[in-house]
Amino acid sequence: MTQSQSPEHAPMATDAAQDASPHAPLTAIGLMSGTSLDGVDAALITTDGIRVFDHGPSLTVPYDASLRARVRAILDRAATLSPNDADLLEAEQALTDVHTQAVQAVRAQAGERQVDVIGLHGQTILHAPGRTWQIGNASRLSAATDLPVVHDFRTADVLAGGEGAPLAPLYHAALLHGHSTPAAVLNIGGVANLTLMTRAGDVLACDTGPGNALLDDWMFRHTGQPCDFDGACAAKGTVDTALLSTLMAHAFFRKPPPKSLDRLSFHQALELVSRLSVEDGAATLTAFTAAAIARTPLPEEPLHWFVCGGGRRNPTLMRMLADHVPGTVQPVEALGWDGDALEAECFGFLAVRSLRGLPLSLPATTGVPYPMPGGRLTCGGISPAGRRL
Ligand SMILES: Nc1ncnc2c1ncn2[C@@H]1O[C@H](COP(=O)(O)OP(=O)(O)OP(=O)(O)O)[C@@H](O)[C@H]1O
Ligand SMILES: CC(=O)N[C@H]1[C@@H]2OC[C@@H](O2)[C@@H](O)[C@@H]1O[C@H](C)C(=O)O
Repeated sequence: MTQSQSPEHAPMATDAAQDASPHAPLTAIGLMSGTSLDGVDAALITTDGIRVFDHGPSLTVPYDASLRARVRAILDRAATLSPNDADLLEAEQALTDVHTQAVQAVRAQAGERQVDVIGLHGQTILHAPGRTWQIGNASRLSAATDLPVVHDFRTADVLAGGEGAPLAPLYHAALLHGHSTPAAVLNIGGVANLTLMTRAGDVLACDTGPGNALLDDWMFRHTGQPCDFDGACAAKGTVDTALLSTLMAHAFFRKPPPKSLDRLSFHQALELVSRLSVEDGAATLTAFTAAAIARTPLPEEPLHWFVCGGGRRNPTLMRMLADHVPGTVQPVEALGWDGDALEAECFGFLAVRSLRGLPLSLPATTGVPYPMPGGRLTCGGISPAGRRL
């Protein structure tokens, strides 16, 4: 059976741990630029790293087509890229400036609320066993916003032998606290990942397989559209069940959690479906995402699946998922959460946990040998005086 660990060891989630929280809440702006390469999500959150006191505002600043293409080109050659590569540094600077715009836009909407810290995830350009690489210049962001920045959230976990991903589970667990279990929070972004809270309140997690990224690439290649809007193309197609079985034969799907993926991990699937019509290819890739989620080897079958990320806007995918799993399948909005802001909120939450020295990951969420703190604090020339970190 999958190893799991109660989040109270983190420590969090039990009433006792919550009541014992010795730290004043901080207000953080979390920034997440996901594997879909669509832009930067930003969200404000007030938290002590254990409880969440307040949310919002949140927003997305999209990458323009040129930045998206530059980041995509870097991602495609990241395995052999020097950290000093001129294209990389230039793209990183442009990307950091989009993050700065996102922070400024959130602050403009937040009015008088004081912001204490930024949590910068950065753009993942490579994620492989023993190596994870996010770009985004924390020092430049700190100087531009006059705020301390916590960044580099995944390296400590990877150096200790963990997967370095997913990191959202402790945030999902904090939000799920008190909800009926077993329940899963499922993020369908470029890659899909889930957090399971068991009947006993233990938390385990993993990436499940492709999310929207393969389907996005398929649609872009065949129609020039960035995604299969509302699942309309897949809804007109027929799933090629023989090809789906071939795709699902990948060893990743038999491996129990924890486990993680790179955006390009299943890219060969695009070649396998290449002989299909655009509609049948879209249907087969959508079914691939749903089947991969449903076949994740879990110790308990979730009664409820709460879905966040852009994939929840694809009704064809949501229907296929509901057909594959016995529990209810609903967007996280059913719980009053914001499914577009959740990951950005998460990196605000983790920034505060990092400042408090609390773990960001557990053995059952990333395979790290012990509950693992992480993140690095950067102050790009700003004065710490008067700050309440
Ligand atoms: N109306 C829609 N119909 C179909 N798909 C949609 C719709 N809206 C968004 N999506 C999908 O959601 C994707 C964006 O999802 P999201 O913003 O959650 O990804 P991300 O945060 O970049 O990824 P990750 O969680 O992997 O880091 C788009 O690329 C698209 O595939
Ligand atoms: C290495 C990396 O950036 N992984 C992302 C990606 O996007 C979804 C999935 O793969 C997840 O593992 C992770 O992001 C979320 C925020 C996480 O760490 O929980």
